[in-house]
Amino acid sequence: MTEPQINHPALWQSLLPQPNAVSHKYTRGYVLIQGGYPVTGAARLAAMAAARSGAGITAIAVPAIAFPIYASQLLSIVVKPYSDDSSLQALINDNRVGALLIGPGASVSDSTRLTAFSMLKTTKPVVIDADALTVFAGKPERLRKSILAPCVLTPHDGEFKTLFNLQPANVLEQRIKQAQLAAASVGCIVLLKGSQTIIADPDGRVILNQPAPPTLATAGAGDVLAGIITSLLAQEMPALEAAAAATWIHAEAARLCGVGMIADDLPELIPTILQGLMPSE
Ligand SMILES: NC(=O)C1=CN([C@@H]2O[C@H](COP(=O)(O)OP(=O)(O)OC[C@H]3O[C@@H](n4cnc5c(N)ncnc54)[C@H](O)[C@@H]3O)[C@@H](O)[C@H]2O)[C@@H](O)CC1
Ligand SMILES: Nc1ncnc2c1ncn2[C@@H]1O[C@H](COP(=O)(O)OP(=O)(O)O)[C@@H](O)[C@H]1O
Repeated sequence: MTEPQINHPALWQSLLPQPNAVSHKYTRGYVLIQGGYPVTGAARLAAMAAARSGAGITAIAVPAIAFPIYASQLLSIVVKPYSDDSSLQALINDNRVGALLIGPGASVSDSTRLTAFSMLKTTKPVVIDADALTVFAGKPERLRKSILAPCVLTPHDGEFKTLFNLQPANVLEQRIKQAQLAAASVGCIVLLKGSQTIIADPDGRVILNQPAPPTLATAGAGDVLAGIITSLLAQEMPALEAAAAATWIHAEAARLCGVGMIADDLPELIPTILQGLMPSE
């Protein structure tokens, strides 16, 4: 097993996307998020984080019944209602979409599993979070067979245990090994969340984030992280570097906010963190 690298901008800063004079919204990366119902806040947090992380277009595909809820609170985010499976498929298969996210508020259901499969089938980068991990409980091999392109799984301890049938250890060295084994077994990046988030690549490389502010232990913080990763993937960052950069940016935004932070605060702080990571003029 490879020794972990400590997460630091030196690992990925040169790969951060930057717009230029010929950029337009479609060239800056198109993120598509599947938005759930009745749990609608999670996908909206992810979408705001994706947009603030630089994607040119962030869209949420939502069941038609949930359209007014999403659309009434989002302006820059494009809300796309779907009425049946085929209209959802059309949104997922839009060839302008650069990266996809499923899981936040998606519900633990057959339809979430099928939508995850449809997203993976596109061979575009996919982030699988929350309920879209839980729907593969104890059967990560079902995911492995369908992963054809860069993919990032973002479990917290509860989701890791459910998906891999393995309780994450408290001892850091053991946790790192577990994340590496999980990544190798499923064939994609496993980002095991916690105070020290571990980002394991199936090729054995592993990046360890130094302890993040404990104020991140708040509902929705993981949704924001998933949105940042998806945005960087849509902007064509390689998956390991996108996951590491997103984890760094997320923790720095929390540090900047300080006490009393709620997940809603995080997307608004991403631009300040990104600005500090851009090359000086
Ligand atoms: N604003 C919103 O609408 C939010 C919606 N959310 C959605 O709510 C649904 C349920 O999400 P949950 O994360 O509560 O998942 P679950 O309720 O599926 O699982 C959480 C279970 O895992 C256990 N667990 C073990 N270690 C844990 C850890 N480190 N962090 C969290 N739980 C741990 C908990 O005890 C709990 O039993 C998902 O769809 C999620 O996306 C959440 O993301 C929070 C914010
Ligand atoms: N005690 C902690 N210290 C630092 N970071 C934490 C702590 N607890 C959770 N986090 C971070 O906060 C986020 C929580 O994500 P998650 O559990 O998925 O929340 P949610 O499902 O509510 O969005 C993750 O990025 C995780 O690494």
